[in-house]
Amino acid sequence: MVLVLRTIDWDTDAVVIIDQTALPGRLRTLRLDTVDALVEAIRRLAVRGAPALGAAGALGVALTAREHGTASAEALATVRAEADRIACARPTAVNLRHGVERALALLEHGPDAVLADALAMLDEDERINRAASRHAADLLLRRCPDRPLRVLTHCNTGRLATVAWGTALGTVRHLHADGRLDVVLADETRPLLQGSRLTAWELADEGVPCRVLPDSAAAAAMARGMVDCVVVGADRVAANGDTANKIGTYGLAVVAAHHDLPFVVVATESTVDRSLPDGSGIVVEERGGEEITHLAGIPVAPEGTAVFNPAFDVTPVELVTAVVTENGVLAEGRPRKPVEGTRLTR
Ligand SMILES: CSC[C@H]1O[C@H](OP(=O)(O)O)[C@H](O)[C@@H]1O
Repeated sequence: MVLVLRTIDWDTDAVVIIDQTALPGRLRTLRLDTVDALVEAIRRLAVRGAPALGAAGALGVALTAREHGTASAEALATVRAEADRIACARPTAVNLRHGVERALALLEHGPDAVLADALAMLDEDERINRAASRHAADLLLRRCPDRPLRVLTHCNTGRLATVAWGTALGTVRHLHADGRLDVVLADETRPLLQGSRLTAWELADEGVPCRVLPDSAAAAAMARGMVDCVVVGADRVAANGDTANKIGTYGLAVVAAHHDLPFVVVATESTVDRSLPDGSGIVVEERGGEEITHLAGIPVAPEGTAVFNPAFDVTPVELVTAVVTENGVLAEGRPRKPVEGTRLTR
């Protein structure tokens, strides 16, 4: 049984994280007591996942506020500059900037107030995730009432992507506890393999049935009738429900629509960016080519190979059955197709 640690926490003037780059082989924590160390951990995905990044943003501001104080204009300017470095560490998950801005709003009340609110954010994250994933599980049980579900997932959306419990993978946890989960089909999720390294690790620890598949096999799995629904997370949801999520999500949505399978996005309200009317304004992070040309440090492409490595894509709401948050269904985009002639629909 794995010791259940929070993905991210606070301990005596340092942010403490599970180092997700070491999983599944080694469960180790990192103490991050400088903004430089926190920014570097965010950029190399030692800590990752939208809600976990929101917590990292808030705790990062607490860290710099305690280092520099908030009693002078000069100190406040330094804290705000350090906070902006944290907010800019990764551009797509809106939670990171939301967490930073929530903490900055409390600077006038002093460093202790900033930290107290960040710690409260940690506590409320699990409640929010459990609520959002419960709504999603109930929606799926209404859509697929007749048997335990075979759920296809993408990337990692469990407790490692949040402070605890998870969003899309939290939905799987609810279904499993309800006795309504058959198996999780977890996309390995290249290039950083969050599915095979992290999702499979989380599920193995809890005895949840899981099969890992290449991302390129997901369409065939749906075509072969191996999948009842697709459940994914989100990094930024526009006001109309368009959703930015791990690269490959858009393709899953297209294939799920083709096979008339429920495609559900599970997010938190802190992931919704209502300043964006639709997904066209979402900035998609482009990452380094070495993630494509190397695997565990071993070249898998000729030296100097050009690459295209967007970390996310944007799924239009028209392809989404429902975007679900802790408040319920935020947006619905794809009604169930009627039975057409001899074509079976689920
Ligand atoms: C519950 S948010 C998880 C979300 O974040 C992941 O991206 P990354 O691993 O790059 O932080 C992925 O898009 C997941 O769906």
